[in-house]
Amino acid sequence: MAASAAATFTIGTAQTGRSLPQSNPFGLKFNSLVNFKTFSGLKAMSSIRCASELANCLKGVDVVVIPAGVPRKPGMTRDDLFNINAGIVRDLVTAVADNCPGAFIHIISNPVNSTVPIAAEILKQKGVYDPKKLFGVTTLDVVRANTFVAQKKNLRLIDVDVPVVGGHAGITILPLLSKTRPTANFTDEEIEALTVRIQNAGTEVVEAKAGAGSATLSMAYAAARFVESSLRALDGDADVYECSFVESDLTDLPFFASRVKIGRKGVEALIPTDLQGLSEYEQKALEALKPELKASIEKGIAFAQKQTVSA
Ligand SMILES: NC(=O)C1=CN([C@@H]2O[C@H](COP(=O)(O)OP(=O)(O)OC[C@H]3O[C@@H](n4cnc5c(N)ncnc54)[C@H](O)[C@@H]3O)[C@@H](O)[C@H]2O)C=CC1
Ligand SMILES: O=C([O-])CC(=O)C(=O)O
Repeated sequence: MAASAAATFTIGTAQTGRSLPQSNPFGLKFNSLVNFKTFSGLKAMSSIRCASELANCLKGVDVVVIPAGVPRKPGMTRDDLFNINAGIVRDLVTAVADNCPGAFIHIISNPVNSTVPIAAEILKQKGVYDPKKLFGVTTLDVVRANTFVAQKKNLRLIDVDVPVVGGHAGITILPLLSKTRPTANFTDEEIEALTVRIQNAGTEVVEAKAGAGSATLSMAYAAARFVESSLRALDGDADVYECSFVESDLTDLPFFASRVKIGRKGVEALIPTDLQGLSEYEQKALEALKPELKASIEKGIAFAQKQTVSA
């Protein structure tokens, strides 16, 4: 890594309050003093039980990943997690604002469509909001889209790239199959079936696990990919592109998932070209997702604006 930046990041789950139900909390801390490819240290923390431990864990961190919270059970929507996870994200982001305000923040906890706006509002209240450094992790949607398309079209998975835009719940997840690389032709039936499967893949896993949680392991893979991309960007790699749910002006919504270029300072550019020349199917789906995504964003903002956060 360039001399200017020591890459330190935490990944895992932070327990922020004594009254919380404790279920196997863990955290990892990596320190790379020179180059993230050669970590100089790895520290595992068995649990973080109080604010001072959380503060110590976050000091000097460049990338914070927040996967904390409850997962869905069959029959639930991601929005059904709002009441519990909104407060968890609020508290963790408050700690990030206090201890490592310049860090990239990766939000995994659902509902991402609301938890990212919550994080933004908390950071604003703390006076440290940098929209370029707040990311909703939607990488798993891309991983799924790539996988299902590769299977369908007998392509090598490593070659396939399908941008997924919008948000991270149901119809707000919009795979842009017309933008698949390498170019692939789909029938109308294939487009419908693939789109619905990608949108419902999280629910598919929740139902298969029958109450034992959601897509924990594939999410870990997706999170690792997004962290690695962030570290490459922090390391000065000028060719880092990922889809992510970020503050955006690509549509009339304040947050929107799209492909973004990530650099040392966070989002360097939103990539508008994926949204140009959409198929009729995609254009309709884009318009259809906007009311739901808007409501989820507004719900998150309203929640955060009701909180009193000490400056
Ligand atoms: N963005 C995405 O693509 C995905 C998001 N998720 C979301 O990630 C979250 C976690 O899912 P899983 O890892 O499958 O669940 P899990 O139950 O395996 O892990 C959740 C962790 O959060 C911790 N936790 C619970 N309450 C906490 C609190 N108050 N403060 C701090 N930590 C707390 C638990 O101790 C546990 O270690 C869920 O909200 C889930 O919906 C899951 C998969 C994909
Ligand atoms: O579906 C869920 O609850 C977890 C999630 O976000 C996903 O797997 O995409």
